[in-house]
Amino acid sequence: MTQTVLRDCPAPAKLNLFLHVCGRRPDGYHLLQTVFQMVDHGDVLHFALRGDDRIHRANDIPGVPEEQDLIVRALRLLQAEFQRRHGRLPPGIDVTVEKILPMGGGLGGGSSDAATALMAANHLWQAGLDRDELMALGLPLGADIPFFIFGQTAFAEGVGEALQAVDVPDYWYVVIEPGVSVPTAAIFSAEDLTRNTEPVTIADFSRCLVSQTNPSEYGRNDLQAVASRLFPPVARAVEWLGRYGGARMTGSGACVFCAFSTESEADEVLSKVPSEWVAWKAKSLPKHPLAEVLQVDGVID
Ligand SMILES: C[C@](O)(CO)[C@H](O)COP(=O)(O)OP(=O)(O)OC[C@H]1O[C@@H](n2ccc(N)nc2=O)[C@H](O)[C@@H]1O
Ligand SMILES: Nc1ncnc2c1ncn2[C@@H]1O[C@H](COP(=O)(O)OP(=O)(O)OP(=O)(O)O)[C@@H](O)[C@H]1O
Repeated sequence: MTQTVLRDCPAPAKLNLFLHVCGRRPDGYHLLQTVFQMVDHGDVLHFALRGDDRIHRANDIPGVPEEQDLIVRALRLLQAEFQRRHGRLPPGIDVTVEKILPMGGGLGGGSSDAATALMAANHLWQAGLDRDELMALGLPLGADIPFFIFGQTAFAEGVGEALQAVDVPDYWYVVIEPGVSVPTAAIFSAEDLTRNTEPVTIADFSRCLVSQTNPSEYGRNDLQAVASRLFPPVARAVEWLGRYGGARMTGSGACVFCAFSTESEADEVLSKVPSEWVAWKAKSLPKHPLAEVLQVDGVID
């Protein structure tokens, strides 16, 4: 029988282990190099097919009107693509979102939600898009969406869409939410942003992991200086967490993380985090956890 409901679909956070800005395209978008790492902390989405063709978010998310939600916009794009391919609209979907990830946190929450929605609907509707097609559909909505659909730890170039799988050992990450929401566009448009970091290779990164113990100590996040200047709580969190290891910001901020080899080391640091900040620990995820829910080898069947 055709499946009509998919519950408990994870939309994990990502960390940018390093993030280099290497140039700017004529359209203003920046050329990046980064390593994306998923961790086992994130939002949870539930999907149910409807009797009509409406895409509807069933719960309120403060600050994100339904019509602007990347989940709703992504599902509408896939619905239109389904119609183009199959000559009819697939059924609508009610989506319920348990929002855990902070917005403007650099954890890719909106992109991860949209990626999970695209993979879940592709499965529920039997729409038949392959991984590359789904990644291309998501890219215009958010630069991190292709990575989540790619579904494994990745070295990324371009605006984040040119992806290669990379092995990173398992780590425990302590993540601090400094309590500010950083608008990505404001960081990229800052005059003092450095945009000329020399390109590295995936081999440079992998070699460094072998000789260094902490993956948050390779390279740097070129967006961190600007975010720290505009949002002082980011600088304070980097300074505090940096007492325990290589601490840096993820994405365009605001969250700050540090890698630890064992859970007990992460627990010890977590217990000392000043109470003004929300903080948590999470384990690295080498693969997207939605595969288990869909019971397929990858996140796309
Ligand atoms: C910085 C990262 O977090 C790294 O993972 C992401 O690339 C940001 O991805 P995102 O939040 O999905 O950002 P988008 O919604 O795609 O872009 C927001 C704005 O940031 C700027 N932007 C974003 C990505 C990029 N490579 N260059 C840019 O200049 C653009 O002005 C864009 O309008
Ligand atoms: N489902 C969604 N969840 C979160 N934000 C959403 C969603 N849909 C749209 N948005 C919009 O996207 C903006 C960025 O939110 P998001 O959580 O993706 O930030 P982020 O973690 O900083 O992302 P990134 O790391 O990609 O820069 C929000 O301020 C909100 O306006």
